[in-house]
Amino acid sequence: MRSVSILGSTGSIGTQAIDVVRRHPGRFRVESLSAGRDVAALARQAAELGVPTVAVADDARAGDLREALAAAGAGPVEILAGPGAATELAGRGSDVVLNGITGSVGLRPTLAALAAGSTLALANKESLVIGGALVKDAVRRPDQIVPVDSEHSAIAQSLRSGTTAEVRKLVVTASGGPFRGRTRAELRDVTPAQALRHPNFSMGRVITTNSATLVNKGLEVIEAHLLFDVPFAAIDVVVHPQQMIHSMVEFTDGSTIAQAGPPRMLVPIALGLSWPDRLDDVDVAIDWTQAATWEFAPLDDDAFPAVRLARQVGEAAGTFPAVYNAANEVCVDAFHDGAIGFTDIVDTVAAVVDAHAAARGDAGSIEGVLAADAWARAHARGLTRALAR
Ligand SMILES: NC(=O)C1=CN([C@@H]2O[C@H](COP(=O)(O)OP(=O)(O)OC[C@H]3O[C@@H](n4cnc5c(N)ncnc54)[C@H](OP(=O)(O)O)[C@@H]3O)[C@@H](O)[C@H]2O)C=CC1
Ligand SMILES: CC(=O)[C@@H](O)[C@H](O)COP(=O)(O)O
Ligand SMILES: [Mn+2]
Repeated sequence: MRSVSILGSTGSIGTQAIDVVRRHPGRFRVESLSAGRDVAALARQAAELGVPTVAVADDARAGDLREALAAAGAGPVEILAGPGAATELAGRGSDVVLNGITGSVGLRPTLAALAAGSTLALANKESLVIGGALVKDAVRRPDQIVPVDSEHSAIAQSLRSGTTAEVRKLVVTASGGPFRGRTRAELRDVTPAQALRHPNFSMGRVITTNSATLVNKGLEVIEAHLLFDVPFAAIDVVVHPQQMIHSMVEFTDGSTIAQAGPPRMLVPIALGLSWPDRLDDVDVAIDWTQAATWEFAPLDDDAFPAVRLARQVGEAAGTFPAVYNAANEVCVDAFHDGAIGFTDIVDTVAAVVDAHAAARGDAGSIEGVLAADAWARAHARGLTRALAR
């Protein structure tokens, strides 16, 4: 039985991970759960699964969490609270740490899980993207990071078909988001509510918005480069609105291996928890008896420049990916607050990245990466405030 720590247990990834655990009794023992603020949901999960330790990032909610645990009928539970609580749990050496936290705040837990020797089931792509070499240098053994992001899980599964030397390129699929097919002019006035209507997946607010701007795909191209050591020039993005193919690997003989399944996260999450083994009956398979049409199209980089910009920051490496991500996190909030428009998101990220060329930063330490993250946030806030006037 594997011991598991689930960080971000109340979110989209976290709740689905708990579904997987629930449906495979005897396979996993959940040692700890962590959330940002939602203590009611966290307490219900802890009571149901008999989890001995829980953590909440907002330390003002520790008292509410204690009451919620009692109300949910939980037994004795250790409570950790504060911004460092998830990192503390991640470093306790569970067999598997699932990082399902959103945003760059996931970096310290990612590094703590790797340092403790745990397998890191990684949904929090931001931590790998911003940490870059720092995260890769913390990896102690092959397969210590198991990607949960659906595209990267698909690539990891497809890579089982050949050797590293036989890989010619990775093909990352993209839904195109809710605004696929629109011109840049047609994107200017789209609303936050429209941006949150992802065509296939129910996900948290940040990643759903990132899917609409294609920043998610930009982060995923950098994530693929870091996970699989493939140069950016050999990572293609193709728009595939049905998202039945989750990504592909093209091999040197001209063969392409694709991983397919309905657009849901249960299989990538289950593989993250059980890698390299598959669990039984995790999801329903595609019904090949039904007629279906799957489309593929090139990405429109003029309407959606986020992937092109991500390739630039990925090639530049250092603290540039951290700046791209942090500026984007600020802009996503500003967009949802009504302060900036949709196309201002990526335009502002590009302006912050440009400004960073003069500042640069130290990507060799966590302090350096987080300083670049803080610098980018401050710079982006200045720009979004100016746009709001
Ligand atoms: N959802 C999906 O299908 C996919 C998600 N991902 C990635 O997985 C990650 C999570 O996404 P998703 O589940 O959609 O996001 P959600 O917004 O649904 O969930 C985020 C989780 O993180 C918790 N959290 C927020 N802030 C903190 C903090 N400071 N410290 C600790 N925990 C915190 C939240 O707690 P609370 O509920 O209390 O706020 C919640 O449990 C992201 O990196 C995303 O890009 C990747 C592929 C697919
Ligand atoms: C499910 C998942 O992995 C998300 O990252 C999803 O792929 C978003 O899809 P798009 O960013 O292509 O819209
Ligand atoms: Mn993805």
